[in-house]
Amino acid sequence: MTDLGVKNRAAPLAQSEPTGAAFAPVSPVDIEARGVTKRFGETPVFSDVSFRLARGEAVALVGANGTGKSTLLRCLMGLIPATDGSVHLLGQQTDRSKASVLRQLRANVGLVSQKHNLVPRLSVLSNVVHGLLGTYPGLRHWSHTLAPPPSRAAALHALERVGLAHFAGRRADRLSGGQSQRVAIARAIVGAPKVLFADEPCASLDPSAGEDVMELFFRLARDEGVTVVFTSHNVTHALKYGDRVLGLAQGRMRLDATAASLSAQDLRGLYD
Ligand SMILES: Nc1ncnc2c1ncn2[C@@H]1O[C@H](COP(=O)(O)OP(=O)(O)OP(=O)(O)O)[C@@H](O)[C@H]1O
Repeated sequence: MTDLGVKNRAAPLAQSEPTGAAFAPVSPVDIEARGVTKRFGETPVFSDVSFRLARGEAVALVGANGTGKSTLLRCLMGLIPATDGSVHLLGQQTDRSKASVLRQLRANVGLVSQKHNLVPRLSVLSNVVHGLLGTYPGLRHWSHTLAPPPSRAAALHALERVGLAHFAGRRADRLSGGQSQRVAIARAIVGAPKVLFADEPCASLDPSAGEDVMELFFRLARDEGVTVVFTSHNVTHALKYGDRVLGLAQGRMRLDATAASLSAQDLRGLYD
């Protein structure tokens, strides 16, 4: 894929002030955290985290191991409750939404988690088709042979986007770790989500595949208006593919700035 580079990128849909305090999105807000605190038992992970993410923003969430990036993503998706504060996702307050509303909401949200959780004995295509299950309420199990042709076509297209269409018929347990990760990404994007969360999507990918995946996320945000939130320990990826960077350290959101206003050194400071 082409390396667009930071300098050639289209302007992000929304800009934030370097401090993040006066962030004023011009596009609809897809995600809003208001004073979010998360504790496990007595142990606080982070406190009083607030931000608003506009539609079509690509946002890198960075911070050292254990600072709570995955936990924050799970709070944003409504998979776990915040201890204090509130989260709005696509206009719904997740902790106040009924299960049926949350289910509907999740049909518009893609997740690439650190564990890809593919169904080992099923084909790659069937695993990707599973990403459409949310759009067919009531269905629990599925395979590509049962899926309607448009769903199969969508799954194949998603596999093409991650460069794995030629593996459609292969069993998932015959894939390498990096191939499995790319299938999980195809599964996350097959339903054309409005919001995509990706937790260290490149962790198991070689440098070239990692660049391709980040490029894909960047295009989803810029060309298709998908709001993309990805965590990464790769400072270069955060600055190159994020319009905006959020940084957790010492239990607080210490950084909220446009990528263009930041240097690699600024981000490394979060790890001191
Ligand atoms: N279910 C849980 N119960 C108790 N503690 C938890 C739970 N999940 C996460 N934690 C703790 O919360 C803290 C933040 O974990 P989290 O996985 O969110 O960090 P992270 O920033 O994503 O880390 P990494 O960069 O290593 O992936 C850690 O100290 C972890 O041990």
